[in-house]
Amino acid sequence: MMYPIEVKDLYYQYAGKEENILRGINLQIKKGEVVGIVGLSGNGKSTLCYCMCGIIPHVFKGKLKGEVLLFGKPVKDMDLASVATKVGIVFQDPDTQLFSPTIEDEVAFGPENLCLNREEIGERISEAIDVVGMEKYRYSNPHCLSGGQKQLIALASILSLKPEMLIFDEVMAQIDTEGRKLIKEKIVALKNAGKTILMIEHDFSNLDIADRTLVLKSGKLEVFKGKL
Ligand SMILES: Nc1ncnc2c1ncn2[C@@H]1O[C@H](COP(=O)(O)OP(=O)(O)OP(=O)(O)O)[C@@H](O)[C@H]1O
Repeated sequence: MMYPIEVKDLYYQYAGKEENILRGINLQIKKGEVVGIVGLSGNGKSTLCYCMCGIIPHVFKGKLKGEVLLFGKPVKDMDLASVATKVGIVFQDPDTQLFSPTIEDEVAFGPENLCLNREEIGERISEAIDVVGMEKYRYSNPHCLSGGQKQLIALASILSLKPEMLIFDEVMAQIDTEGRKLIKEKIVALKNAGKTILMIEHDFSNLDIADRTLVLKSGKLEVFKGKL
């Protein structure tokens, strides 16, 4: 079976560090599945995300063993631009992801870099803004929005690349209850639209929408039994 994402016996050690942060990670996520990963701070959750979206090994040059496959293809053999069309990642702090003067420009950035034609870019912008329910703000400055709304725009800017798989790396950490509710609704809608989703969370109460939850502990993944 070809998985959207498959991690095989993955080890990673940052350059200049003594220890492996990841120590034999194995994971297979099926199409349309929502998988949650919890773990205490510093346990390597973000490091695992970096391996899945190619930042490791393409940007961080530590010691990597094992592999991550996206639809059967090793991430290490793909360039970052093609990884980005397969897996999109939304990070914890929306302020580090938003840099354009309007929401429309923000969402256009990805497809413009793919050198798509104007018509296709226009369609992708409208669709992505529509999916996150932010049409009203299309011409607004992202920095005028609430934390939850900023995360929705960060999500729209990823959706416009049309990735089949989405990773949310602690996206609820800096937003209020109302914002979390909104983001969760959008994640469920994306699942129902057939997307494969990985949610990394500090706080497992945010993972009530996951089909299954794993815990990252001492560099390995285990089934989560309700306690960290
Ligand atoms: N670029 C880097 N270079 C060296 N060490 C790093 C780097 N990034 C992270 N680390 C180290 O790797 C370990 C795991 O960090 P990581 O950010 O993956 O954990 P995390 O579980 O995502 O934590 P948090 O919940 O706080 O985000 C930490 O000890 C951290 O200091």
